[in-house]
Amino acid sequence: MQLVFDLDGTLVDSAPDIHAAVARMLAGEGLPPLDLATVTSFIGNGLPKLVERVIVRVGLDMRQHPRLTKATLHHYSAASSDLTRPYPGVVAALTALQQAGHLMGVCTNKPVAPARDVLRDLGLAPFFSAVIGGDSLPVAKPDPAPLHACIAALGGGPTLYIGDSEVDAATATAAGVPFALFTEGYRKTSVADLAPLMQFSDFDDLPFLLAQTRLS
Ligand SMILES: O=C(O)COP(=O)(O)O
Ligand SMILES: [Mg+2]
Repeated sequence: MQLVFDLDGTLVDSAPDIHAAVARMLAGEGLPPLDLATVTSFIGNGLPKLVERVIVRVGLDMRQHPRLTKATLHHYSAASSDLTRPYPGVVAALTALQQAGHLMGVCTNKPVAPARDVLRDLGLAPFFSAVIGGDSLPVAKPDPAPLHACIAALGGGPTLYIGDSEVDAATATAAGVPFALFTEGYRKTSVADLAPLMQFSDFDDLPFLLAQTRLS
């Protein structure tokens, strides 16, 4: 069974660096920062959508969206792993899963360049043979195409998608791929409403959970 992971809110707690990048962009416009919880609630549909949500929240002009997106990406790319950390147990779980023979990939809505930077800086890159970002294809999650591309890049076959948010659950449904929910990420919807095939709150439990899982 192949495993595809979401990144933000699943493998890594990246909200503090995203929050900092947004704060730097807003400072450039002469505006104060938003709080961390607000910026965290804007994560999930990629950077352009996050900046759109910031513009609406602070009352900037939407016509500035391309420039403000570029500025935010610039700030984020310069410091994408200063405050970002893997969730507890992630490295041990990925090590065990790799040793158990699972091919693994990442399918994130984060732009692919900073996604690769974060994976490299946190020592996670060697676990993954495929990385698809929010700008790898003309469409982003919840469109199923990025997940399908990641699965194909791994070689195809039975795959479990593991993510933290409603965007991930919708992507899995659209792609016809079974979904496991990490419950400690940036989700805004109840677990019951997302109806995952399985759920876990601690990466220490994931290898055992997956050892018991057979996908048809
Ligand atoms: O960049 C985002 O908005 C979300 O990223 P994710 O798909 O890794 O959760
Ligand atoms: Mg996520």
